[in-house]
Amino acid sequence: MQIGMIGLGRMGGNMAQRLRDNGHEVIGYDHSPDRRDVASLPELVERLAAPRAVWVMVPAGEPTRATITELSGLLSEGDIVVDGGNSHYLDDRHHAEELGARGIGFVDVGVSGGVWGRENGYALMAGGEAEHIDRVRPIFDALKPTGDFGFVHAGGVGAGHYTKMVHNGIEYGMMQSFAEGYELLAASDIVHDVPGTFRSWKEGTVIRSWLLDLLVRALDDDADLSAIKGYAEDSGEGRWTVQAAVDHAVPLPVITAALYARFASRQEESQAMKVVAALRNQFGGHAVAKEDPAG
Ligand SMILES: O=C(O)[C@H](O)[C@@H](O)[C@H](O)[C@H](O)COP(=O)(O)O
Repeated sequence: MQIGMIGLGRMGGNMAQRLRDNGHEVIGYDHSPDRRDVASLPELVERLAAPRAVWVMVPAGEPTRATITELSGLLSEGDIVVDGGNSHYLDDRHHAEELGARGIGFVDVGVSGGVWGRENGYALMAGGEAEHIDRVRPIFDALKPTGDFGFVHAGGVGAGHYTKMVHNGIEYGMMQSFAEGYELLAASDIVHDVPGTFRSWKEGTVIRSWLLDLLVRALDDDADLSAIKGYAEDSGEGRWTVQAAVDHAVPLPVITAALYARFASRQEESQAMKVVAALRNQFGGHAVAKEDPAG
């Protein structure tokens, strides 16, 4: 089928390519002139045959909101918009209403697979009305991995991004768990082959997984990760997972700790630990490590 793809970066560009490889016609728009087929959203809409399908793959938040608002003024009744970015699930309801008021359908889709998706397929988590999902089913079928898994119609509008948010919360917890195990193995002088230990775990163990495979790959490149700083950003979904857990009063100790570990990784100096050191000194006379006055 024919689809418009807005956003041809690392995710959108690879997805467009996978769709083309599977025989679909993709007309792409991106801010960057060297990636795009059309120079503007009006031109994209003009090039698509009605009823149109447009996949939005731009950063979550304002860029997605602005794109969908512009599309709502350009598209017509019977067209459909898919938001495949990492949007907050509460934005989806607003987008469905904004587009629905003009008879335009909306589907939210969480997309997992990163830079490997083009080759391996993307896991897709969709939210919206069945009728809208069915309209873009051939696109989902081409993007997902071959076989029985990798696609779910999780529920109504917002369910796709809610599901992806929880997926990413789990991702945080699993990554942190491998990270802590790595540090503890490396801290001992009993284990002589830390990369080899992880490699051996790839088969047969309870913890074999794609994340483990990727860790082994990273350790193959750099056995003690000496070229990488212990600093980790976050894009939002981990925070939203923790916020949703508070809203639902669901205890999420592992995922919350994993998120906080990333915050801690960005601090050169911990104000909180200065307070702990100062208080130990105050009540117990315990020594404090002093800042170097020369800096
Ligand atoms: O399933 C995936 O493919 C990943 O979860 C991906 O969607 C994620 O957005 C970022 O690659 C990392 O997210 P953080 O910056 O929050 O770690």
